[in-house]
Amino acid sequence: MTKKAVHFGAGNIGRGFVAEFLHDSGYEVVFADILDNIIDQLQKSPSYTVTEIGAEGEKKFTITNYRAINSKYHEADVIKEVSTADLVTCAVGPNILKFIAPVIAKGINLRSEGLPPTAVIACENAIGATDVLAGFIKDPHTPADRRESLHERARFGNSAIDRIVPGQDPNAGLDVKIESFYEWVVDKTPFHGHGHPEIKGVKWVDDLQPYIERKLFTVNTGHATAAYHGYNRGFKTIAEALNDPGVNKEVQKALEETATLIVKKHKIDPNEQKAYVEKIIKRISNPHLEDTVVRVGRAPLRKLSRKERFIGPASQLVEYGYAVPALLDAIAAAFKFQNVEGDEESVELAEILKSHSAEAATEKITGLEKSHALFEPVKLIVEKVKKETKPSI
Ligand SMILES: NC(=O)C1=CN([C@@H]2O[C@H](COP(=O)(O)OP(=O)(O)OC[C@H]3O[C@@H](n4cnc5c(N)ncnc54)[C@H](O)[C@@H]3O)[C@@H](O)[C@H]2O)C=CC1
Ligand SMILES: O=P(O)(O)OC[C@H]1O[C@](O)(CO)[C@@H](O)[C@@H]1O
Repeated sequence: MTKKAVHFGAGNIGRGFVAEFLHDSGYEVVFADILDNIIDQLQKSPSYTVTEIGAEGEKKFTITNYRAINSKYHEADVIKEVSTADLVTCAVGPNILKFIAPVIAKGINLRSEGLPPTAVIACENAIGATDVLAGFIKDPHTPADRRESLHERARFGNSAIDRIVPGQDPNAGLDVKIESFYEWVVDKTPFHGHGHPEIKGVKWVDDLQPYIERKLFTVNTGHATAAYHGYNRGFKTIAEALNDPGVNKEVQKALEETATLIVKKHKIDPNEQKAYVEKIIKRISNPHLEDTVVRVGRAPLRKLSRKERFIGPASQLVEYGYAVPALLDAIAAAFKFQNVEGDEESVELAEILKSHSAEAATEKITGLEKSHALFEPVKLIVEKVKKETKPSI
């Protein structure tokens, strides 16, 4: 019997990465999204093409065997699909998890007793994204008397997902261009007893923490460092920014700092981490991806938050007693990513910096405790950025 996956978020990662893997593993994919345009196209077209771009050239894959539901208008249909799904995935952005949780919760709650638990895997760039989603699903969206037995109806696995899917050509329709490299690692421990879902290409592990931290604090720290320094120096694409010796050096230095943490905390061989860093810099420099600094820098408030790619590693390094000058430079550059067209968080960032003292803004944006050794250096950065970006009268 065909297996069914319900996937929330038919965007770049959803159509380009998750659906490709699920299709290849024999799943029928039911997309749920709120964008009329994407859903209409998915409903009208029986296939689309994913083009993988690698050093060896391009490879094309045809994706079929999907359906699509507009979750804005047809919530009940999505709930019904979730209730019989073998797998529920999402790639909507970490801030959207709370909005899709009620629908997933209702679907899980409707699940027939004879069915094995559905597997829920959030594919977002965030530590513990599936836990966050599970938290919203459980409380308040599962009836109190059904919470204890939730694991009989659903199992929740955290994941680390790595693949660059840049902004797409607006005339490309459903087709997606992505890099050929991929890494999708999922915690297999929640699936004990029933077995994890079979998804070709996924690496199942007993301890996800080293994978997600290594990924977020290398790929995403490096990428975002290039984006923010590149943006402040007037570059349009990441490849252009990394071609600039100044930006390139900032990225190398920031990744040397995070490598210290990864090696020390997760006991990873320093040479292995060095090779990983080199590979990442090569990947993000790929000019064929035409990835923009604005896409990679998007959502600066999320990226400057407590557990994320800058404050996360910098705070831990400072706790170990290390200095983090390059990460602080990257943090300063991120604070200057203000009022960028199409990016709501960059507007909110500017407003917070305007309406709050440096101390209050540091606390609100980074979530750092005032007693933390990183708080003061970040506050000084915020003070400086506030002065530099103060509107002249
Ligand atoms: N693009 C990339 O290279 C990578 C992205 N990621 C992560 O994947 C996630 C998605 O990123 P992208 O695909 O690039 O973003 P995207 O913006 O292309 O796709 C997000 C999709 O979610 C949909 N969405 C928003 N609210 C929704 C709701 N309430 N219900 C259903 N769908 C909703 C949007 O309409 C959009 O189609 C993010 O967490 C990102 O950090 C992870 C690795 C790589
Ligand atoms: O929304 P975010 O966190 O910027 O997600 C996209 C990021 O993930 C990556 O694909 C890395 O896997 C980078 O392209 C990009 O920096």
